[in-house]
Amino acid sequence: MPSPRNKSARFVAITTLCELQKSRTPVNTIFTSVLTEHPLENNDRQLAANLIFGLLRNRESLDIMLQYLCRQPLKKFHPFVLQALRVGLFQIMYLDRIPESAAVNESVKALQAMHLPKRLHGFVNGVLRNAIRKREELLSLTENPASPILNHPEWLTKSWEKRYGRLETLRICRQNNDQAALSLQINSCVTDRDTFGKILSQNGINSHSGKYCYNTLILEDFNGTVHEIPGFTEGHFQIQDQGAQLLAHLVGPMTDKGEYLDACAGVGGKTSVLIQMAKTPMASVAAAEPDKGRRTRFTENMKRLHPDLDIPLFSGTLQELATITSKRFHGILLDAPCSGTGVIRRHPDIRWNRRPEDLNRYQEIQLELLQAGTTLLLPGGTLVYATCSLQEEENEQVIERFLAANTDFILEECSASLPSKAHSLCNKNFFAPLPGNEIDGFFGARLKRLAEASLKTLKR
Ligand SMILES: C[S@@+](CC[C@H](N)C(=O)[O-])C[C@H]1O[C@@H](n2cnc3c(N)ncnc32)[C@H](O)[C@@H]1O
Repeated sequence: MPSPRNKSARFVAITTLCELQKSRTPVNTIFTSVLTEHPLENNDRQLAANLIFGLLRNRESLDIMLQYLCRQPLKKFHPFVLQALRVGLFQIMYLDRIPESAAVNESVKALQAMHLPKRLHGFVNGVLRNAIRKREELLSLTENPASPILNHPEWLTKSWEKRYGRLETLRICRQNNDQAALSLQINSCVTDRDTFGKILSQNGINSHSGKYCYNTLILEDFNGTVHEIPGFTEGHFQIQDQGAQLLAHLVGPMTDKGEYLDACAGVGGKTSVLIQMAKTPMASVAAAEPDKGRRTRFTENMKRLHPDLDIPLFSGTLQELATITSKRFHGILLDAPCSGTGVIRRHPDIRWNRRPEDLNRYQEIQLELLQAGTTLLLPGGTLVYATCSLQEEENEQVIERFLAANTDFILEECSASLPSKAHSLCNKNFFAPLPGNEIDGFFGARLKRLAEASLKTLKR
């Protein structure tokens, strides 16, 4: 029996998935805490991550197959047994490089390590061996084009069907079930895309330029960790989707000597893009973030990407900042907390973690943040509202309610702030890319506060 200190990749994957089933904590947070208790070597950690993420992308298909193999409803299974079956079946059905016998044996061993009764070991062994025998039959269950298995909850696909139509919804789901390529945002304060592309190529890493942003290189077939990419420690790049970069672009063009705020800065991904944009007109950038863990990562990232700058970071909420300072900004990026339904491809747990009732709760928070943003904005300034959600409740409805309550603001079109390659991602006045091959799903709106003079004319 494995010692308590020496658990397998499968055990860690099953334990992580069991914890995820109990709470709505992001899977990465749970995985990190399980790894603290049961550390794994690099290869095993990578395998555990592949099992967890791959399984979350295919959960509905796996459950249909499991239900075909077992008479008892899956809901009645012991949680560890259900996850051990899913992990075993995922390897049998979708991972070519793992021998089928290893997939079965490792699930059974995980049950042993958990000290579950022997009859359950026999049950899992039997179901998975049956799956090997019936592999083709099982595949046909989910490959029937008449009833596509989307591997997303119904409330979400229904909301997308209403908004984008059936075909587009199928495309988004297929996109979300594929693994995304790594997208590097090249730090223009340190290097440029072509020079950095050559360095990658000299190190045997293939890359191609991003379709929508100039400063992007896409690594389609890179399987290592980010630390293995040359130039990481020296701040030559950060990992960032092109849509996320373009949201920061919406704040521009920047005013000469203007002052800008990244109001929900997180770990500083968009703060760095704002700093890169601010280089030429010598504008300045500040940030606010209430979460301590994120602030620590913000500071690490800024040290790596902009070691010569001291970026002011407010440790608190935007509402708190709005009450304690008299400072006013030319532009504010408000990348609001949201459901994240546009970035499911990179965070496959989101689809199972969210509930329809979350959307209205987020809407209230988003409006409250926008209102705090107005306090901090100069007349004539621009407040950029951004989410990584595809839901109307968090996007158009928020803007509609905001404009109704704030008559000194108008909606400006987004395309003028974006590179021409990205104009096709705008819909009416909004920046609204749907998840695609090279981009995640986002929403952005430019809210301009009228200057005092324009306000007076309006009132007359
Ligand atoms: C979508 S994330 C931002 C990601 C970030 N802009 C980036 O590019 O890495 C939203 C962030 O808003 C922060 N947040 C939540 N409530 C807030 C509040 N009341 N004021 C300011 N930030 C808040 C969260 O901690 C989180 O980091």
